[in-house]
Amino acid sequence: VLRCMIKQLEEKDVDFEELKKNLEYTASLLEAVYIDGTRQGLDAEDDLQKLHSDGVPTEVTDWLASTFTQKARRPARRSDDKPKFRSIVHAVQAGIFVERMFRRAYTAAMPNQPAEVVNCLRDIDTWNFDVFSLTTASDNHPLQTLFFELVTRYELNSKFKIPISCLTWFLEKLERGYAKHNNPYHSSIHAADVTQTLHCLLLRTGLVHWLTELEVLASLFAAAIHDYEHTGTTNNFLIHTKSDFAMIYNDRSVQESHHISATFRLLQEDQSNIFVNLSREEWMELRALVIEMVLATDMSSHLVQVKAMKACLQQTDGIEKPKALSLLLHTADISHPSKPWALHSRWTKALMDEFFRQVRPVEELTTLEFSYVLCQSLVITFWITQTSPVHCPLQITPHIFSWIQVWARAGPFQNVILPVPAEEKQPQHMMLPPPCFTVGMVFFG
Ligand SMILES: Nc1ncnc2c1ncn2[C@@H]1O[C@@H]2COP(=O)(O)O[C@H]2[C@H]1O
Ligand SMILES: [Zn+2]
Repeated sequence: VLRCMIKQLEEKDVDFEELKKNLEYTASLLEAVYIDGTRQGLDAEDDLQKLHSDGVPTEVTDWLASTFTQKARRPARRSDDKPKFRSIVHAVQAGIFVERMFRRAYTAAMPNQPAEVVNCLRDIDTWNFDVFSLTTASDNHPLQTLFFELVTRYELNSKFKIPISCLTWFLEKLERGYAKHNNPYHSSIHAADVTQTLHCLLLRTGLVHWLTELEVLASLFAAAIHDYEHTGTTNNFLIHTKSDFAMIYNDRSVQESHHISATFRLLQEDQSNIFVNLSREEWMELRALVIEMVLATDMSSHLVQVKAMKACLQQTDGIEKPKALSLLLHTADISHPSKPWALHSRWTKALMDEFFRQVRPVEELTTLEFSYVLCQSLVITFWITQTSPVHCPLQITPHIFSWIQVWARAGPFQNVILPVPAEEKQPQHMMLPPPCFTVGMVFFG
């Protein structure tokens, strides 16, 4: 464009309006290229940057960065790869064209939502959003419906050229993964709830304006997959029962590691790879963010996260985005106690139900497990009859049952407990084991 303008000036064949328009267009394009270049320069500002000035070859610093830091390796652009001006113009024009095409494809293929679903989705930006109503309205597909809605609302589908067929297939598989263990709590409803809550937090706090589109995509995606294929048991259960998952992930954030790993394996399949059109750099950035965010949903990192964020808020330095987003997802994950009572009590019942399912009924115990529980119950019974101020006839009362539960949990068979009598569904408060428990343990193992 510039060359053409010079030629026009040389030939004194100038249309003033056209010249002005062309100059404005060229200036805005150059500004965009300059900003992009500056951003890349700023990103690279770390300790390793110093090595560049010391004459260390780029390949070496790249290798050092990818091996000894958390930074993903960014393929270096060789000087002869520099894009030509015309190719930038073409790229921008082609980008706009393709984006429009994707938007049209989605509009054409958008399923006609039933009126009930449309009605539920009206509250999508609110804290009181009723995910259970959406589940009923969407014929048990809350996650598919909600994620699709958010991706199109944020226009992430056209921005990242997510093929609609891949998105539909991926969401179908995602929901099936959540249904794998038939969990009362860790279901696709929970995933939809956390995704909507995260969206609400991003929107209401204005955080969304602080983030890039890629970070918004990564955050919503992390929320949607954060409990994928959850087994309905705790990490401790998986560790103490020496499960396959515990062996694979070496007892570290076992469930969370599986949710991430299984999701990325799902994305490896061509028909469900919704990130097929992301550049390598975008994909690496998204993956790193998703991994960090989902790993931080492990409850064992709760205190560390809160402490780190408190310390961070007292400093004047900026907050690291991945840390802030991780805390945001963790907040959304445990947000139901702050929701309306009807929603919170439903979640609590579902969670209690899931916790109780983790235990096995007495008829399924192995002989060893049964003898262990029996020995413990004898010790407990002995202790209660000896210490009770009122003479207690030797019978198994609900109270003793709850003690048996608590004690069996404390032993090596942590999750093996006897069934609870009907009148006492919940365990009593934990109390410190009496001295004779220790004696009993010595005698009976
Ligand atoms: N109200 C609650 N009280 C106690 N634990 C909870 C409550 N809500 C959620 N959780 C637990 O917190 C965990 C957060 O991660 P998960 O969603 O994997 O599983 C969740 C539950 O095990
Ligand atoms: Zn969760």
